[in-house]
Amino acid sequence: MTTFRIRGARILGGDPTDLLVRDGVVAAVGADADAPGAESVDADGLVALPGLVDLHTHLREPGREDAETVLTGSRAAALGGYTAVCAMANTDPVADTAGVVEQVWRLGREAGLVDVQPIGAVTVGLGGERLAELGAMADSAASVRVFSDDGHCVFDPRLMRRALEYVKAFDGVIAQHAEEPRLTVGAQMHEGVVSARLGLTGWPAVAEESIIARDALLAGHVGARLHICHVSTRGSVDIIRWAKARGVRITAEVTPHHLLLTDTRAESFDPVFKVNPPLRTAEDVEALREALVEGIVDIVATDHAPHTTEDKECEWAYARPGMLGLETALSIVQDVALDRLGWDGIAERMSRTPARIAGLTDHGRDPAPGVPANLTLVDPAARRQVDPGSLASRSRNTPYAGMTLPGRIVATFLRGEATVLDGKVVK
Ligand SMILES: NC(=O)N[C@@H](CC(=O)O)C(=O)O
Ligand SMILES: [Zn+2]
Ligand SMILES: [Zn+2]
Repeated sequence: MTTFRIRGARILGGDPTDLLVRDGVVAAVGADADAPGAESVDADGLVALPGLVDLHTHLREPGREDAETVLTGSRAAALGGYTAVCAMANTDPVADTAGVVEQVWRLGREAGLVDVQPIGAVTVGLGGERLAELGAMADSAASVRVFSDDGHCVFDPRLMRRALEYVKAFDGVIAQHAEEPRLTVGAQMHEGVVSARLGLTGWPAVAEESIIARDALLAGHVGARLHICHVSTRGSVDIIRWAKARGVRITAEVTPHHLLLTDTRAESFDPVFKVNPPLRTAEDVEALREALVEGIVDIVATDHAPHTTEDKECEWAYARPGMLGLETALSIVQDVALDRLGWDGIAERMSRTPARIAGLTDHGRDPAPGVPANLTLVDPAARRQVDPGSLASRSRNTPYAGMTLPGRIVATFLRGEATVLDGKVVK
């Protein structure tokens, strides 16, 4: 294993210091960070963060390897500064058995670029009718702790209650895609003045908010942990604030795209902007930024949703919802929230708290002697133009094409091994 001496990095934006990375851990920080034969990494001007953790990634393997594989998604993640990603269950076959989650987990180990932690489905085949083998997935080699039917809402309240009761026994968490399906039949975009003008069927905010309210009450009743995926409306923030004040064990995520983009993007009819939940209004975006700063929304998760050109470059109504996120997430968060969060606040929301929610004890730990060397080095002064053709993801559906974004990941380390150096994947 290579020993690295990282020179002059600003840990969480603090004063420049050296770090010695040896045998999988941060062996020393500061004056003792020297060892004969160590490979030197120039980190002048770079900020060192604990490796980022994504609680919501679609890797598409098994089943849609033409859109993404565990390997290509792992490359995108490492380049985005991530050392762990939670792989959503809406694959084909669905990750609803110990066999499938172990397969995804093993593929992640083989790729070796990030820890791929499978999320298990809540219901068989995401069908919303019968609970999947939650216990078997929890006991499997993948040790699943997060369960989600993401892409679909667990809309039957009785089933949702059973799922919450079941995972409470092993401190698991249900991650809900909050969408009341009866309120979003045929929906194409956010329901509001823009959808009315464009003549597209709307996805009303209340479809999200009503499920969050119901599930917050259920989670409070059961005493189990509930996580809300991709929160997108001001009203959702109000409900989560209320639930937290009542002591409900609820956490929530916001995506980078919901922190930056609004429903006016649909005016282009470019399906790259079609996503679930849909892009909302400028008022919602501001409420989400404030909620992230305040801590009502706990984390940023990418909802990285790769789709092939056939599924994306077609008429709006036929295009699949979803957009890429792993390679641009930190840049968007730096752009919209660094001034209010600082690097420590960003580390909290993109590394420590998601690691805690997912139960990933090796991740989300600040670089310090003895800590597993899962870390990333970012150049906050760099600026780069997003070129879909040069992304590591197998898909091209980034909503940021042509935009100039701040910040660049220079290096990422997974358990002391470099996965990214000089902004390039090492293997
Ligand atoms: N976000 C999306 O628009 N799509 C996701 C599913 C989901 O996250 O709901 C996908 O799997 O493509
Ligand atoms: Zn979803
Ligand atoms: Zn998703």
